[in-house]
Amino acid sequence: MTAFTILVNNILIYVMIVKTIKDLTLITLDASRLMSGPILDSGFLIYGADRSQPALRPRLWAHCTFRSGSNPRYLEQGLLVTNSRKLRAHYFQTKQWRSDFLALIPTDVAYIWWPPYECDVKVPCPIIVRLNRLFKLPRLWEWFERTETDTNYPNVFRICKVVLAILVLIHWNACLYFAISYAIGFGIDNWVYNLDGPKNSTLARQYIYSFYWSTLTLTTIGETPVPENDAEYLFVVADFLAGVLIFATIVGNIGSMISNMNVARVDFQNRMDGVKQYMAFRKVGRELEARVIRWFAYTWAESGALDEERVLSALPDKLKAEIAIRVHLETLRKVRIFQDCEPGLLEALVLKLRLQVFSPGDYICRKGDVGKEMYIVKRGRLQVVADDGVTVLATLGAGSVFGEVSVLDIAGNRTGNRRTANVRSLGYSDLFCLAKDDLLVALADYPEARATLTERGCQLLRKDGLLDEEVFKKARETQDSVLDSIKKLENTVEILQTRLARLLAEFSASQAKLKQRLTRLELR
Ligand SMILES: Nc1ncnc2c1ncn2[C@@H]1O[C@@H]2COP(=O)(O)O[C@H]2[C@H]1O
Repeated sequence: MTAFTILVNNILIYVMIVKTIKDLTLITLDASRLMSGPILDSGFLIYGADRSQPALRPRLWAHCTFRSGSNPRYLEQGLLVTNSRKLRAHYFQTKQWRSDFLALIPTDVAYIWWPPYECDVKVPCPIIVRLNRLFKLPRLWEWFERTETDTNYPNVFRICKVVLAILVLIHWNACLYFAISYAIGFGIDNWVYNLDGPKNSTLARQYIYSFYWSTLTLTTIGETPVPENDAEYLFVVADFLAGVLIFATIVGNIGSMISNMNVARVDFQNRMDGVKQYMAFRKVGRELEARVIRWFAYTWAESGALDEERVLSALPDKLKAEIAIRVHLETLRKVRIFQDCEPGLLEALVLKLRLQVFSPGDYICRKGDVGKEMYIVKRGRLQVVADDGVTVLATLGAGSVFGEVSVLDIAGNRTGNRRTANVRSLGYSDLFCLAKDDLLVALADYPEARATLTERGCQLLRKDGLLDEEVFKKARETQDSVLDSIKKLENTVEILQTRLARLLAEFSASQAKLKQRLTRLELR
């Protein structure tokens, strides 16, 4: 019955090893720990399967504490509870404590009356008393689920889980093979395990051969000794069928996990292939094709995705803004107009920014085009060039802003809402694009930022003589006078409110007096 011992012991060892990956602490089996919420305590008694060992001399007596998370806790009305008393009360309200308790009953004590060495003379083997440890299995699944959610490498974890499952199945099957060999009789025929010979009788050889046999059978490689009696045939047929099913499932699972690992790359490649096919079909020319392919290569190398917005689309706006701020903050900090602005504006803007990549020589905007968006340079170098396409008016780098003049509706701008210059990308450049409407909506609540941007636009227009100073002055005066009027009105409203409050107070006081006088008159 050595096989039974190995089987039961190893199921437990398996549970132990998997959980140990997360958190393993050797402790004594004390009741207080047992009650401490989601903490799991397990006592594992691993006895020597070797019959030469004294019966009750455990090779290892390990009490292991496993935690489902690094800290035992639960949520109460959305708040994390870490108080041990509350945790204990909560734990006893769940059903889990019963199975944990059953798993912890020290059934090993039964070995005092039913020693494990009787395994070779008794069926079932005494080791069966420790089967209650299997009540821990739901906790193991729980741990798997939590780790899968928590880990940053879910696919690696899933693959490890599947590999572990394969190993355990092969191991159980090996134990069954050994047990069947025992039942039929070791060495009776060629199929069963043969204990004869000094090499075959060692525990290691028994296990390794059984594991080898089980691997060959379950992977349907075969090449194991041919069965010789009905029971052996039936067992092997069942094994082959199970092997086919198990491996079909495993291959399917691993295949989908591996393809999931590369899902972003596959999506990118599919889209790139689509564009390539389209370009070839439409005969756009080799030079343009090469540029498009270089653009794809650059985009993949720099961001690892074509559409960052789609990746984050599942998140709520607030979280998206936080991620976007974390990712783009460095660039936004370099932008002078955003340096002193309120965090609210940054948040409002950062959500509206769309990243665009331009290739060397691309024109981002051309003079005379209608301005529909402004740009912030995240990375790369750009040139503001005159009409001739050669004269460089300015070179822009990371943190520069351009394209604001035509979108800000600056009064007195002689070009109206048209671009005042050409802007060209020198190499590859990553630009944040901000649509006119989004910018105006965001700036409506932040007049200071708007004033800074307008001032910058005015300076550029003045430099090129494109600002009608008279109109600008008038507009500003009108704006100032409107602002003044608003302020005056606000003051007047405030004064009126104070007077009204005072009048109301006086009115209620005189009313009270009147009531008192009336009461007095009535009493007379
Ligand atoms: N001389 C210059 N120096 C720096 N930037 C400029 C200059 N002229 C124009 N620009 C920028 O180029 C942009 C072209 O589009 P806009 O006119 O909307 O806004 C313009 C400015 O932001």
